[in-house]
Amino acid sequence: MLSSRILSGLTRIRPTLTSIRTMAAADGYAFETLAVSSPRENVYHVELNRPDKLNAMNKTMWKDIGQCFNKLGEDTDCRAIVLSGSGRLFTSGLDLSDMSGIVSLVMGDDDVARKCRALHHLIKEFQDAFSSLETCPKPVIAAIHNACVGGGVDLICSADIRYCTSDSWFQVKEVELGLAADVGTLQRLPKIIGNQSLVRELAFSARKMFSEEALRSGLVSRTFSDKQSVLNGALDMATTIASMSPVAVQNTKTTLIHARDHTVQEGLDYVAMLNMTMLQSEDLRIAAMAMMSKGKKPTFAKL
Ligand SMILES: CCC/C=C/C=C/C(=O)SCCNC(=O)CCNC(=O)[C@H](O)C(C)(C)COP(=O)(O)OP(=O)(O)OC[C@H]1O[C@@H](n2cnc3c(N)ncnc32)[C@H](O)[C@@H]1OP(=O)(O)O
Repeated sequence: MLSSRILSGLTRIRPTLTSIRTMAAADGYAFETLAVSSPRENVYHVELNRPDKLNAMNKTMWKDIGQCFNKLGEDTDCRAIVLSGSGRLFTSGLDLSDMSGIVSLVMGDDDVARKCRALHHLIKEFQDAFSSLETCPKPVIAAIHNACVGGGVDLICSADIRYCTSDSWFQVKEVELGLAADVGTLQRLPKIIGNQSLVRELAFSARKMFSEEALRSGLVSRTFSDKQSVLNGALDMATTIASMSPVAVQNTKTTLIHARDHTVQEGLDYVAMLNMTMLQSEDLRIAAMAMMSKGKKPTFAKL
């Protein structure tokens, strides 16, 4: 409860007026392999959009994902993002028909050091593309339906929240292709589900994990009956998030990611440094005023 002295101080500060623009179409988001729209205020929807190829991830899609999430991170109209797949399943993973670049690098007759340099560059590029969901300060909700294979698991592990349909299944399929997964699953999945035994079982055997187990293990936090319901559920959550202070939400995301990768004390030090600045934000006053005036929807400036 805020004391009356603090409250009267807050009320003396002039409220900021914010103009809110509802996006009908997401300008500047034209991608060959992604469909981007803004179905709700401050909420963007990114759809993997190669339904004829079961949303298999070709080189263009990797590049598009990186560019799209970097742009969303900078877009002050965007406060929360829903990621889904068009067509009959979320994604079938790496496009197996688009591996000529990798194959020619491996099979080419370049010197081994030069091949390694080129492969390292390529893998880092792919890693950065998926890490863009994590470096984007806006929360990303993955709405998964049916299959989420290989690179799909890497991708959703970079999201903040995962929902799926009851017919969903997940497969860390890389070992079956003679690969160690290298774009995030082996680093992030153990931290998401917190069960090394289960992660190793999935990653060594490439067995499918179905929605019920995904829910039980904590890979997803909610399941829905069908694709439309999971999309609606994700959009509703994104709308709720988008109604909060963007300062609070975005700093919460970066603080949680920092906390995942550091000790508790380092995390506390980090958030103390962050909040000595962020507590001075106008958003704190606006949120507190709205809460005190029961039912009044707060309006926050763009961030
Ligand atoms: C540095 C690199 C880092 C990245 C690493 C990533 C690694 C990975 O992602 S490993 C996993 C790769 N993916 C797969 O192995 C999945 C292969 N596909 C399937 O298992 C099945 O297609 C699937 C279970 C997803 C769906 O089965 P369904 O019976 O419903 O459909 P299909 O008849 O099999 O497929 C329909 C057409 O789509 C083509 N297709 C499916 N997946 C891929 C793919 N990953 N890449 C390219 N094309 C794919 C399939 O060939 C069919 O085509 P067509 O015969 O022309 O109709």
